[in-house]
Amino acid sequence: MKLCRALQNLIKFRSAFDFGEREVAHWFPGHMAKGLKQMRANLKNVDCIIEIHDARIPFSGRNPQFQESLDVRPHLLVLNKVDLADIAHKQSILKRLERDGVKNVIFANCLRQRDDNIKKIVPQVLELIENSPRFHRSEDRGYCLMVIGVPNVGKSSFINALRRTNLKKGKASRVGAEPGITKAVLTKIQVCERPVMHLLDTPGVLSPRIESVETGMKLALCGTILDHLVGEDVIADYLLFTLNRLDRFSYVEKYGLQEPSDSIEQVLKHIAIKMGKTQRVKAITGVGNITIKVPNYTAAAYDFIRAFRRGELGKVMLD
Ligand SMILES: Nc1nc2c(ncn2[C@@H]2O[C@H](COP(=O)(O)OP(=O)(O)OP(=O)(O)O)[C@@H](O)[C@H]2O)c(=O)[nH]1
Repeated sequence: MKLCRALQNLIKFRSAFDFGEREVAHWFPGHMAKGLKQMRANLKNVDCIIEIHDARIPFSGRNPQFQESLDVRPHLLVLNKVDLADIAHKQSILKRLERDGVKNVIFANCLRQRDDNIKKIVPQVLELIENSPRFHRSEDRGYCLMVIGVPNVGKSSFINALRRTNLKKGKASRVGAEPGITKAVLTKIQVCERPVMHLLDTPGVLSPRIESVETGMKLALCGTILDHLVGEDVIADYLLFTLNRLDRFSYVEKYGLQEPSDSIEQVLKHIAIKMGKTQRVKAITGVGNITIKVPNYTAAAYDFIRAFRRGELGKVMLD
């Protein structure tokens, strides 16, 4: 929903988000730090690295450490969840990535039954391998890929999409709505018959690079950090700030507000009422105890965040 300029001009939105004194160091579970070490140990059979990242944050949170350690292999960046991303400025995104040394980029929607860009993966990977010196591989074996990326960007969904497209096979990888689902030991999964192509699934989980609290917050919005580590209330507030900044006002209609608001409390109150998310609280008054209904702000914040992650509040570009 686009609001007319006159109305927008009347509403004063925050021009900056107050991140307070947040400490991002503990936002990642310890097992993720092991990822890179394990990846390096398995690298000798890998012909190409496929890095999956969220298309809504093409520049934030990608861990450049792997480039130093694994850079020797051809590299393809898949910007996934493109169905949730506003890529109106796709060309400038590609240019900036190229300046950063990322030349091979494909946008994808791994949940779509038939995604034309997923079909391009195998040919592009083959081209990249053909055009680069071969490493420790005998000619008779198939190709081996490694899929890496920060948590919850869709690595498992990508593997399933590749299998669906090239092998007409079903799921091989567990998909989870929470970051950090893929923790098991390394698995080799076939994704193509001609030529024979495998990929190593886990443990390609990189800890994201959080250079600032804002980057951390963007990663949290995209679901790459467990919500409770950051706090649903602050994620919801940052979401509201972001939607207003990007002129994405569909929340107004969805939750029955009269107009856009910069107050997270007010918005969550509407959400709680609209979604029936209220709590009974006992109140002690001068004339005895009474039970009153109050909005459940945490449940409302969850609803707001989930609606955003499902794409119900519009496509966004967070970077
Ligand atoms: N909208 C949308 N959602 C997606 C897409 N790809 C994956 N998802 C969703 O994103 C969530 C995470 O997907 P996974 O495939 O489990 O991600 P992962 O990177 O393997 O996760 P970890 O194992 O935690 O590292 C799931 O809820 C998927 O349904 C996509 O292209 N579009």
